[in-house]
Amino acid sequence: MTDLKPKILIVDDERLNIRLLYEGLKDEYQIIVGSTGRDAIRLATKELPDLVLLDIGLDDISGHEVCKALKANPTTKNIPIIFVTAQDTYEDELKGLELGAIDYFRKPFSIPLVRVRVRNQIELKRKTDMLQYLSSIDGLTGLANRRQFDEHLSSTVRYADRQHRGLCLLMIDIDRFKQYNDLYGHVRGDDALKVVARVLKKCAARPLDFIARFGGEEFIILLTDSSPEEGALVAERIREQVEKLFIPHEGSEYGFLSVSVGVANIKPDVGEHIDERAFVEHADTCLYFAKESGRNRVISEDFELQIKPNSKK
Ligand SMILES: Nc1nc2c(ncn2[C@@H]2O[C@H](COP(=O)(O)OP(=O)(O)OP(=O)(O)O)[C@@H](O)[C@H]2O)c(=O)[nH]1
Repeated sequence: MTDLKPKILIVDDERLNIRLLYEGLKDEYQIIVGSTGRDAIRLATKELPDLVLLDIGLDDISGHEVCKALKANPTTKNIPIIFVTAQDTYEDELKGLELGAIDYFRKPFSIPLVRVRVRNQIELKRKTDMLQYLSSIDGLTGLANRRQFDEHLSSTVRYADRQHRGLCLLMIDIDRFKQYNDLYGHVRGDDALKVVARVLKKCAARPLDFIARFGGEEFIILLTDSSPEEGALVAERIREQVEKLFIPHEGSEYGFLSVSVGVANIKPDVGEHIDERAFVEHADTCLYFAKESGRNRVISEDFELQIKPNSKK
């Protein structure tokens, strides 16, 4: 069974200190312990604790250096760090706080005080995590929002650039959605957006597939390590699955709800620098051509797909 208690990493080179903190906190938290600076960096990166209690005077790498390393790493930079130290000069405390630590415990510490301050920091972390989550999610569909997508695109493009990997970008837009809202109302319109989001999740379900609501009735999918053929196939599967829902749409030339999809590709081993804005623009241009050439179809920038929608009125 998974332990849902918040996780605290305690790093100290004195066993007695670890023991005192462990005994004082073990009832409310999962505790992981380490005794060196290397342990601190390794365990923080692997376990992603909710809080680190970090001794400053470690033998191999000082607590200050560990703090710097954790704050410089995007994966660990938001983990709160509290310094635990016998050093009690004003300069030490200032240095620790300037490096990004959130609090400072002096040895010998009072366990009741440690408990209260740890609880406060954990509570703050929970709220910050929740805010971060809410600011990255589209409330209607539960998909990533545009903001999260932009961040993901940036890091994925950098990865693909370094590793010469293929990427496909699918831009998906519901056809005649204004008319759909006008005919059936906004609540049904919202339902349609949720249904399309479910189709996208079903059709792009590999661990590295990233789906987001790009805005309004537009969605975007980034497929990592994928060829143009794979991108076009996923796009066509999406188009077909939405069509097969047979959701009535009297304002559409097909009689049912449909989507158009534009697909842009970055091919591996091309050796050119990838421009992420141009990548999105290419997908958007293909989507535009899909709309212009009749909707309910896929246009890929790399090859023509002969898709004949079969539900014409
Ligand atoms: N119900 C609902 N409608 C939305 C939402 N976001 C955007 N829309 C509507 O989506 C419609 C998009 O319309 P247009 O951009 O004109 O495009 P379209 O009618 O789909 O036409 P084509 O894209 O050319 O097929 C607008 O009427 C928006 O109000 C939403 O969250 N819920």
